[in-house]
Amino acid sequence: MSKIIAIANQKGGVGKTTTSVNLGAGLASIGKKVLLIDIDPQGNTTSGVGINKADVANCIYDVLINEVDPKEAIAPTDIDGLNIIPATIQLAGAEIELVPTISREVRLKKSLQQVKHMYDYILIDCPPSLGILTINSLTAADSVLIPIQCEYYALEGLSQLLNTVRLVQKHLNTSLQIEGVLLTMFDARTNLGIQVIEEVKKYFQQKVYRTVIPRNVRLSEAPSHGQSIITYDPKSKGAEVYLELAKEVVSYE
Ligand SMILES: Nc1ncnc2c1ncn2[C@@H]1O[C@H](COP(=O)(O)OP(=O)(O)OP(=O)(O)O)[C@@H](O)[C@H]1O
Repeated sequence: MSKIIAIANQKGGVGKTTTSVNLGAGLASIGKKVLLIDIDPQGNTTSGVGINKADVANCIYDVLINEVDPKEAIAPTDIDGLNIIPATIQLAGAEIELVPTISREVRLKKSLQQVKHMYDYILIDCPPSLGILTINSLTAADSVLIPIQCEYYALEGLSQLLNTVRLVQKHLNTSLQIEGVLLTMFDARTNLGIQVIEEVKKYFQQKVYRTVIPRNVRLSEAPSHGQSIITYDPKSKGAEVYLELAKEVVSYE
């Protein structure tokens, strides 16, 4: 079975990229074939798996705008079973370039249909917006994984995301599901984190993953070394929890 999961939350800095890279690496390390799609113009997932953006021949921009075969844009990473379609800053123009095109919301869906059979999981790292790139991702996906940072304004803006999910379900992709809600950057030293967890569980109930991602300095260091936490520091708490999350995601197959 093959599944496409969009990792989305229009709020910035909640752990979308950290989760894409490390859940991807975790799934690959338990034997799954994984393709990461970096559809965020910041390209942090791309550099986070050690790819130098200056060396990228074909990126997700070429797939979306120039109709390059997605197979021509797939690059390997240093983790067995983990590939990526990278993003470069070129993608920043795509929001505008896609507007006048026909079927602009289904570009990614059409491309991913050509490679879906090659992977167990395709994880799409969405940008922090609800623009056409996120709409393409939600339209292409079977489900959406929502990272929520354990902080004071955690639920702020989520109704906008859920409205967008409903609109996509109604007009573009009736089978889009909520895959799960992931609590990130939990800090056990304050009560706030626990309050946020209770609030998010009240709202999303059984959709909240048992695995909670704590704040872990090794997780924030790994991207500057172009590595996932699984390779950067396999003994760290960060590696342990992302592996646990990978197993939890697989358990819902
Ligand atoms: N569990 C964690 N512990 C410590 N630092 C973390 C953790 N998760 C993420 N970070 C750090 O927080 C910052 C934001 O994380 P990340 O880039 O994954 O968020 P994002 O939602 O993808 O951001 P954007 O909205 O800009 O795309 C990064 O510097 C990352 O290294």
